This record gives sequence, structure tokens and C-alpha cells, in this order.
Amino acid sequence: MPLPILTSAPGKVILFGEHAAVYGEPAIAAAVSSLRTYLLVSNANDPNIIQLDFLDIKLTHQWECNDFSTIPTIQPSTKELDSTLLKSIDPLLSSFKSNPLHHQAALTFLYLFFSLIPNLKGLKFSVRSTLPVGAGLGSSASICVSLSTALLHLAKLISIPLNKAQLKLINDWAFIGEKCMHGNPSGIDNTVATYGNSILLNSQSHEIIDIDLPILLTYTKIPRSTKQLVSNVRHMYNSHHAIVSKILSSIGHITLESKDLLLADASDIDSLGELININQHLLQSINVSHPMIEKIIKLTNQFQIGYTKLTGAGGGGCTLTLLKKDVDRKDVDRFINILKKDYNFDVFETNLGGFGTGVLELDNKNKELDDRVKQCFEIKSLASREQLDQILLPLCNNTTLN
Ligand SMILES: Nc1ncnc2c1ncn2[C@@H]1O[C@H](COP(=O)(O)OP(=O)(O)OP(=O)(O)O)[C@@H](O)[C@H]1O
Ligand SMILES: C[C@@](O)(CCO)CC(=O)[O-]
Ligand SMILES: [Mg+2]
Repeated sequence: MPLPILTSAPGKVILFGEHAAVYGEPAIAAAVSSLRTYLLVSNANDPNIIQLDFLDIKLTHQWECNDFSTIPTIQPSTKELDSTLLKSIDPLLSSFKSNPLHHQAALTFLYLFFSLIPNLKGLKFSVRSTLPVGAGLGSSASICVSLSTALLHLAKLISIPLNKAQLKLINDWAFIGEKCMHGNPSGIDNTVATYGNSILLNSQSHEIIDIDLPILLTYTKIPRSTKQLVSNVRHMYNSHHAIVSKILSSIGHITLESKDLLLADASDIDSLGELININQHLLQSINVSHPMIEKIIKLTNQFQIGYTKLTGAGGGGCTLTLLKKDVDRKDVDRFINILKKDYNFDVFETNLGGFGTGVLELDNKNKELDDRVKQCFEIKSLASREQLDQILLPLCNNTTLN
């Protein structure tokens, strides 16, 4: 297998249906193709180690392959997590117990590694992302899809160009990765990271829908954990089942109504905006909003520029703002300026949709490109987001990365 290989997958926004999706309700998500995770798999310096350079979370670690002798040979399955494998991985995670980000990432990596290429050695897995980590933009799913694509390619279970069956295999294994990440995912994040575009997920089947909406993304930089937020809703669901299941079902109805609107007349921004407001209020009622999310909503209404809701698991992280059709650009700029200057939030203006996952074999034919790509994963001189966008993003389209 020629190395290095580069894989990549986009982040996402959930337009409607977060949290309800975990209970089988429909949800709509769109890829944010310009915000991506990149994974470079190359030869490690030592043929008997497996090395991680997950530079965005400052996780650099290597395992001696001799330490893998206690890992059982399992029948890999994408149906559910294998508890025997999970238990046998635990001793390899002892150095990450005090850091949940590291523990989640290393557990997910090892689970997918031992499921797909348990006997390969001497590999280095380097990750860089232009997605804010843990922000609600699907960073965990994008790394799961990038890993699943690379490991399936190394296992020779997929080949480029990727066909429908192979994308499904990638998505199925990425869903297993998301289960390692936060226990009880719906699958919407990994599905949109795999296929790109915008998707409606409805009880485990998905359809691609075309969405082109003027959206602002605001990142509050307030850290939160999807695993914890999903677990909190589960607790509320168990304690107040009748009420919470009605709330989640109402969110599902909003998703379906928004789909009809998007297909009928996506220019009816105000009707979509009303659904965004109702969805946000229902999310507040299951306690996944945050005072800073409410602040952004207040400012949205004060400047009358559009409609804002949290996106992803909430609890901080990100909001999305659907801009009104005839909005005055000066009002939008004033809104953005206050968010950046007074609250130190990041604001992204980006298109929705775009490309999902793919593989690029750096075949050493183009040494200049190969060297520029490898520089993006150097520990010493950490490449900036702009450099990643300049060098790696152009490689992530259907003609190059596929
Ligand atoms: N660039 C990255 N490098 C290494 N690990 C990452 C990276 N991005 C995400 N992760 C892993 O994913 C975890 C964050 O996942 P989490 O689901 O909480 O946030 P998110 O996916 O950004 O939000 P949401 O699921 O609401 O969209 C981190 O703890 C880390 O383990
Ligand atoms: C909160 C949630 O609905 C979306 C997280 O981006 C969890 C999930 O669907 O897996
Ligand atoms: Mg996640």
C-alpha cells in the first residue's frame, strides 16, 4: 500500500432536529465543506510502533505493537460495539485517564484500528482540522469519517474512486467511531460528513436534499461535551418521559415541515425562520441552550437580521443564524462586529453543502505537493488555519479526493 495517504471529511451544521435525532426523529444537517478534518497516514520512524499526532488537541503518543498482544482477534461488526474489544483496549488508554478529549480520541482510534487493520505496524496517524474541536460543528464525526476512510483503504476494503457501497461501509464504521466518542449518537453527523451535501436523516435512512441558504455560524468558544449533553437529555427523558417525548416528536415535525418548505420554496426565509425559533425554544425546554446562545439570539432580534438557533448538541458551542432575504449588510456587519469585539466569538460566513469524504494517495510523483502536504502535519511549525485552507482544502473535491 503506497503511503502517505490523505483523507478528509467536512464538519456540519444541524438545521433542524438535534437531540430529537437520537430518539429516531427526523433531522436535517448540511456539510460545511470549507471546515474540515484532515488525516495523513505515513510510515512511522519505527516499524514496531503505532503513532498518533493529533495536533489540534495536543495529543502525541505512540504504542509499541508488542503491547497489543492482549488484544483479542474479533469478528469486526458495524452493528454494535464489541464489549470484549473495548475492555481489552482499556489498559492501552491508561495515560489518557485525566484528559477526556485525549481519552475519547485514543479510544475511538484504537477501536477502529483493531477492528480494521489489527496486524499493520509502523504507521503514523497525523490529524489537523480547521473545525473548532468540540464546538457543535461535527468535529468528532469528521475525524471518525477520516479515520474510517483511511483504515478501510489500508485494509483494502475500499478503493478509489469510492462507490455507493464503499461510502456506506465508511459511514457504518464512522458511526461505530461516533459510538466510541459519545455513546449514543443518531448517525446524522457521520452521515453528512461521509456524503457531504445536505441530508435528511429519518430513522437510519437518509436522503440528500439540496439546500442553499444564507447562514452565519457563530462559535462561542464555550467548551461542552456532546456526550454529556446527550446523556443529560436521556436523564430528563427517563424522568419525564411523556412530556420530553412529545417535545422531541414536535422537533421531528418541525424538521419534516422545514423539508417541505425547503423543497417547495426555499426563498420563504421568514417561514423557515419561524420554524428555527420554535425549534430553539423546544431545545431550551430540554435544557441544552446556554446564556451566551440566548445573548446571540437577543442580538439577532435587536438588529432584526434573521433567525438564530443553537446547532449541534448545544450547551455553548455554535449557533446558526439564517439571514433575512432583504437584510441590510450594514446591520449584519454591526452584529458580527459586536459578537467578535464584545464577546470574542468567532463568526464564519460559509456555504452549506459541498464534498464529503475521500482518499488521496500522495504518489510521490508530485514531490513539491507532497512536501507541502506533509508540512501541514509538522509538529514543530504548526501550520495555521489559512495554510491548511490554502494547501489541503483545494485537494478536497470530487476530482482529486474521491
Ligand atoms: N481535530 C481533532 N483531533 C483530535 N480529536 C478530535 C478532533 N476533533 C474532535 N476530536 C475528538 O472529538 C471530541 C469532540 O467531540 P464532540 O462530539 O463532543 O464535539 P463536536 O463533534 O464538535 O460537537 P457535535 O457532536 O455537537 O457536533 C474531542 O473530545 C476529541 O476526542
Ligand atoms: C445532539 C445530536 O443530536 C447532534 C450532535 O451534533 C447528537 C446526535 O444526533 O448524535
Ligand atoms: Mg460530535
